[in-house]
Amino acid sequence: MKKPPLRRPTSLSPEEKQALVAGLFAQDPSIFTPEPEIQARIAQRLGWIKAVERMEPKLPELKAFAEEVRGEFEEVLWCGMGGSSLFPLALSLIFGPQEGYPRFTVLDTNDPETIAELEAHLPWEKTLFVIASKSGTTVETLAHYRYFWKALEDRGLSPGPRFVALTDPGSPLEAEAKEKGFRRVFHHPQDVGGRYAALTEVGFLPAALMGLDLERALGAAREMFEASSPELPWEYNLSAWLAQYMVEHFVHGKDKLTILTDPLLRPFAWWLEQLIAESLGKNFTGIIPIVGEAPGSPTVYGPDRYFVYLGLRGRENLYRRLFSDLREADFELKTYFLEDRYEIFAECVRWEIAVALSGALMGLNPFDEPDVVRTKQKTRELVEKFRRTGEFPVEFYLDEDTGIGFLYAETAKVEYPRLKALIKKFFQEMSPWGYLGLLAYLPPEPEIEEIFRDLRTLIRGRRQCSTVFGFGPRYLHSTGQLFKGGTISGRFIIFTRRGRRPEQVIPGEGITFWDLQFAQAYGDFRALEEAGRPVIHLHLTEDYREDLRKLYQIFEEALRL
Ligand SMILES: O=P(O)(O)OC[C@H]1O[C@](O)(CO)[C@@H](O)[C@@H]1O
Repeated sequence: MKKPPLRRPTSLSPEEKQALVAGLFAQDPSIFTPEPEIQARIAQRLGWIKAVERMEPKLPELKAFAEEVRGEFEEVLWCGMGGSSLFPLALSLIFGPQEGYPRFTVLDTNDPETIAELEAHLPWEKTLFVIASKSGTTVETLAHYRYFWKALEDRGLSPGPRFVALTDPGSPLEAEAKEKGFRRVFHHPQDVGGRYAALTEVGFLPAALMGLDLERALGAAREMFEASSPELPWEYNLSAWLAQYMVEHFVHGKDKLTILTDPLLRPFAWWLEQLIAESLGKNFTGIIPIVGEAPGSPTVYGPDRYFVYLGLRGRENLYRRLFSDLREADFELKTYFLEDRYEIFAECVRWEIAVALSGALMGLNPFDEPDVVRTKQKTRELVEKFRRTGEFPVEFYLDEDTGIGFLYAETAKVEYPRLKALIKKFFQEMSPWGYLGLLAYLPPEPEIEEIFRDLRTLIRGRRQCSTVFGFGPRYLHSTGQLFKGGTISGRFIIFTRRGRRPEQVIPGEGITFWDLQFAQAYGDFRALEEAGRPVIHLHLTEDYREDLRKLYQIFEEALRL
């Protein structure tokens, strides 16, 4: 198989650079690979480049639907994973509730506590459930659909008029939605992959339901397409210029693209993280997006870092001091100031084009996610075993001081299984150019994220390494590809906790949400191990918040020299 070479933008002629952008806009897959088979697959993934032209005529229909349901419902519960949820989540958190429109909540977890809280607070009669899955086969999303469908039936309410699907034409979900009488089925464009779908129905249906100004959003996207057009010289092309920034640093061994944001824009970076990690983290190489770390002084950053800041006009002073310190310490930093929040629609365009061009330059296919399947396979096997035997084939060592269970892979071996010794050794072997991933199968709440942010700051400060964080199973549909398929410099700690809720049975599956969550966590542990990544699994008690505080102390001690 012919592997496309890595090309430096600065070594390409102006004509070659123009041809690259023109090829992308003409949906020509040969800019990515000489292999006809891969070209054929990529040709099915380039529809997003026409997003604005395609979306424009559809806006009236989306608005009419939003008008139809807004009086009837108080809440929209959007169920989806990865590309089917991260942009809706960013929109809902960045714009917040709009007067006269239903509350908008995104569910992209199978965490038992989160599900129980939702159940306790949902206005059942007045909730519209949107089941969003391009493939129509994603296990968490189907579990949500089946669970809430039954929950409505149990309450004597008719589910059909309260359910909407967003899925590829002809998907298994579409067939079921039609058979069961969903209120409506919206189509995901077949030739657009999930992480490039922000400017399709995946972004505009939630925007309509939230009551956002769709023309303004589309207008912002249109302007960025124009500012990225093949007619412009490469140097003045806003998206190509970003691709050059990413690829040139990568060539120089700087593979940690550190994304800092105004706190008001933070959720947008979660979408960006998936776009970069799933597109450019494969074939044992790639660009590693570092998202959600607390900004630090230049001394905590290694030479493998470079930076992008996404800010808002009018708030330029927020990190001004930090920026001048970083630049003085010779770190590269690009700042983008959005005129207003609607410009995140423009940023989607800039980054989608920049990432696609980066893939073409780096000789990677930015539209597949070949390593995601590893965990899915292992999860399936574990669930099947659990169904047969009623238990998971795993035994944790117990740390008697804390009650925390722990496991380590062959790739992170210690001689004596003691928690403190394990953590110490794990950190000792951490190189400054590597990165540490903390992967938490816990409720995706800001407070928990904050606890992990403190842990990241501690580890980064002591080891000068980069840190990433992800809530499970969200990260499996985002950065999970990079962790298993990208550079081998990552080390990982997976966190689960006791707390099975026997009443939360997923209809037709014979397992609870906790079982599914645990199978995914342990499945990923095995998949990371198989991919040769050092990984530890910590199984916390039900009082996991307290355990995390104890772990801070243990980490702190382990990190002392
Ligand atoms: O929209 P779907 O088909 O449910 O997929 C959700 C997500 O799962 C992934 O395929 C990874 O498992 C992502 O690439 C995708 O965005």
